[in-house]
Amino acid sequence: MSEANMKKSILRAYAPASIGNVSLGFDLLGAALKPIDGSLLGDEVDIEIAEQFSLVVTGRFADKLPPDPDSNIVTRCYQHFIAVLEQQGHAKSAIPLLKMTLHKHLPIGSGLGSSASSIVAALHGLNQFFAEYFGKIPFTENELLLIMGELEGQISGSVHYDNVAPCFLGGLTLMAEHKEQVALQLPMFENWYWVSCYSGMNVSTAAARNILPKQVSMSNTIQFGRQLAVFIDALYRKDEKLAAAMMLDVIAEPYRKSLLPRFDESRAFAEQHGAIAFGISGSGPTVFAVCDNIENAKIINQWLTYNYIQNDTGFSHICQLDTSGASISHS
Ligand SMILES: Nc1ncnc2c1ncn2[C@@H]1O[C@H](COP(=O)(O)OP(=O)(O)OP(=O)(O)O)[C@@H](O)[C@H]1O
Ligand SMILES: N[C@@H](CCO)C(=O)O
Repeated sequence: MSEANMKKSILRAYAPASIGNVSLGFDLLGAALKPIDGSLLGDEVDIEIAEQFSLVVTGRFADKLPPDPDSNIVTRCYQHFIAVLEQQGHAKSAIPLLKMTLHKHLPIGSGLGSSASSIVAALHGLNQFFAEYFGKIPFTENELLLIMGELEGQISGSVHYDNVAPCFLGGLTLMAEHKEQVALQLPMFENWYWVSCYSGMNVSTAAARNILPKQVSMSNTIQFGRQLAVFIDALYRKDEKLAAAMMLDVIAEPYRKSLLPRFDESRAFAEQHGAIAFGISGSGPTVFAVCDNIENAKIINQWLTYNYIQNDTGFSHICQLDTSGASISHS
């Protein structure tokens, strides 16, 4: 696109909410979400050329973020991205200044990968913007994922890719954490519905990591390894029953559920009403129930809406996996 045309247009990047861990894969599995009613469940970042850098934050959860733009992870994404462009040999004077607008749709500390959604929308948007501006994509998908993990690490206190990878790539992802292949996309059952309910409370990821023991017992280590291996095999063999039976969390849920009022009751209701799996999304408080038919999903969604949500900011959606991941549009 010519510079004159770029000056007139706004690029928008969207990045969906995600479930980290997916119960059985602590820090290693993640899934991107898309509500089946078409509602938006993810952050958006707009990028346009400007006289100077600025970040504007709007949207339902904008006022829950620090007011200082420099504390916003989107500003840090911009600064990091520009620094790497300069290291790659782009002259500072040849890099245009940008106005970025974050539409903060995801609640903070929700377990829906809120910071990951902002990071992915910002970095995917910047990569696409500069690809159009320079006529060459600055970073490959894998290089960009490495940067996303680094930025997520700055926020949560440890580098884990189980939100940024599904959010960026879409679908269900397994972390390989190899420098040339950070994440792998896995097959998924198209008939699975993921009822995802946010209670409205805030759970800090760093705090929810700190309550976990630093050592895991031998029996839990063996169960963790067995479940993950059998689950992946069952996905490839399309064995829904065995895959669902492996979706148990022996690492985090036993400790974290004490932070989540009505967790055991919610799991019991979901299991009695046909859920084939139930767990904490990321570090909570969002919980998810997997159903293999829409009728059960509707019953569980309604119960969670009335019983798990604790205040006006909570919500519940029947989702399927967002197989597209982050996306770009222009206006
Ligand atoms: N754009 C942003 N989106 C979300 N959090 C941000 C953003 N910019 C800065 N932050 C700060 O980062 C921290 C995010 O904390 P935390 O990792 O617990 O939340 P989260 O990413 O929303 O969690 P979750 O993955 O459970 O949704 C908060 O202190 C928040 O103020
Ligand atoms: N795997 C991370 C995800 C945080 O959303 C955790 O459970 O701490």
